[in-house]
Amino acid sequence: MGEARQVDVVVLGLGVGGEEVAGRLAAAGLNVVGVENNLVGGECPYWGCIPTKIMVRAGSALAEARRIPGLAGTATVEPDWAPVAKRIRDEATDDWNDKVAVDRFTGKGGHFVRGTGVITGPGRVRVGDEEYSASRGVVVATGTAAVIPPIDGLAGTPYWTNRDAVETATLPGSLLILGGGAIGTEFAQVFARFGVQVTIIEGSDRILAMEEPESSAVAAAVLAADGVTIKLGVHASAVAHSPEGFAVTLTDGSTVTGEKLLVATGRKARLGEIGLDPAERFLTTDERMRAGDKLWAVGDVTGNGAFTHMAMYEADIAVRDILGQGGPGADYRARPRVTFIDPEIGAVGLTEKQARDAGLDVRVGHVPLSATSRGFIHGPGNEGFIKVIADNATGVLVGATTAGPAGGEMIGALSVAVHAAVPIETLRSTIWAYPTFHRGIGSAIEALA
Ligand SMILES: Cc1cc2nc3c(=O)[nH]c(=O)nc-3n(C[C@H](O)[C@H](O)[C@H](O)COP(=O)(O)OP(=O)(O)OC[C@H]3O[C@@H](n4cnc5c(N)ncnc54)[C@H](O)[C@@H]3O)c2cc1C
Ligand SMILES: NC(=O)c1ccc[n+]([C@@H]2O[C@H](COP(=O)([O-])OP(=O)(O)OC[C@H]3O[C@@H](n4cnc5c(N)ncnc54)[C@H](O)[C@@H]3O)[C@@H](O)[C@H]2O)c1
Repeated sequence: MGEARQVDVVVLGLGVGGEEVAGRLAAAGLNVVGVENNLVGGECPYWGCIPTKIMVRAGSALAEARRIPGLAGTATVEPDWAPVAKRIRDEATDDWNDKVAVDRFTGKGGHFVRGTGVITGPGRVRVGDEEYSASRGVVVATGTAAVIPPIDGLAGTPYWTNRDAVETATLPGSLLILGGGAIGTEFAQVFARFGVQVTIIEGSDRILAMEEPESSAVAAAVLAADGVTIKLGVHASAVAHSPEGFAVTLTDGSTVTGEKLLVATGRKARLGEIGLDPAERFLTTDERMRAGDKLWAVGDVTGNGAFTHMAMYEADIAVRDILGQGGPGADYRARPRVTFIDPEIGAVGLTEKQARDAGLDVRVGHVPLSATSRGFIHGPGNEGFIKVIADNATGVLVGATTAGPAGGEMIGALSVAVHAAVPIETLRSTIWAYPTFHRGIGSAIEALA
């Protein structure tokens, strides 16, 4: 190994967050090395948000067509996975090729290195035989990988993670899904709508356990209506694989079988693999995304919310800090999230329980979507609700959930309300257009009790 190459910044991992940081710093004239061992762009465009939402779009089209009887006549629906797989392969991922993204980065003046980077000291990164010394520092943006639980017999079987589920060109007849979080529920509904027999195995007592209990109830009802079997409060104790597929023994003694098994039990940062403390679950950051001496971290690796918008948000803060531009630091009060099942479940800020656990003097407003004019007009597929959580002491909302056909869009207004601490009296006097789904926000505010 020769002399370390002197650069301004090394960005480790060029997924959503890293690509943004590296590209902006390079465009600003810094000497930036971007290191990526897989595809520039990361999980979101190749195996996450974009391909899975292409799947969701297709599943929703089938569901809408199946709602025609009673609304608009008759329809014969014959699902075909081929156009979905083709859109993902040809239009979304370029057959999992990142040439466009690499060119985008080098076009901004960045220096691209394909390889696995390891941090060897403050401001120092090794990639293979090459060592880089970054005068300003290193930005860690290495994301997360799927957690594979230590279940007897699971290792070594051809189980799926989200990557296999996204890449599949054909559908199995049946699918077991371990984990009923965002990944498990989104895939479950899509595959079920294409005729796959889906069983979710969820260890806690409800699916979407991080969200409001009302969200879990809506999700469970619509998934059941789509034909998904949900096993709650049970874990897998053993997995066996044969040419026929998977047999999973559950902690209640029963066995479930499926042609494929998708593991969707959460994500973990890979800190040990990049030379950091393997005992830490995530890389802790301050409000400037600083994680240590000459060290910044952005995106999933920080554990501040594994969402693309959070990676972009944190990337912006790190870039401004590195360039000395100032501006607001990280503020996680109004963190939004959307689970893209049908109905979409949008949420921002605290759940009711989180607000109460935080010791806040809480008031809650709730309105079922079917009780709103637009919900009534919509008819089939109008499952959902709007729930707002107010803090009496400050007179502002600290959290909200919007579940419904446009749940992911409705949450936008409430994200502004929580982020900007809009007084509840101002929300109460807001004119909400009729008959929109979001007009239900006004009703939920009125219902605050
Ligand atoms: C199935 C699924 C669906 C999702 N849907 C949504 C959604 O709808 N909306 C949403 O907001 N979020 C969604 N997400 C989450 C979103 O994909 C992530 O939050 C986002 O990709 C995080 O960006 P990141 O840059 O932190 O990490 P990543 O995108 O994971 O990028 C990290 C990069 O670092 C590289 N890397 C890791 N270690 C090294 C190393 N040592 N050296 C070099 N390179 C390395 C990796 O190869 C990777 O390219 C979804 C995730 C999954 C799995
Ligand atoms: N729409 C979106 O924005 C979107 C979509 C997918 C993923 N994501 C991101 O990816 C993250 C990871 O998603 P995820 O669904 O893998 O994780 P998750 O943490 O959301 O859900 C994992 C679920 O698996 C359960 N579980 C854990 N171990 C288990 C076991 N051994 N047996 C049975 N159940 C078990 C947990 O109780 C939990 O409900 C999400 O938290 C989210 O940040 C976002």
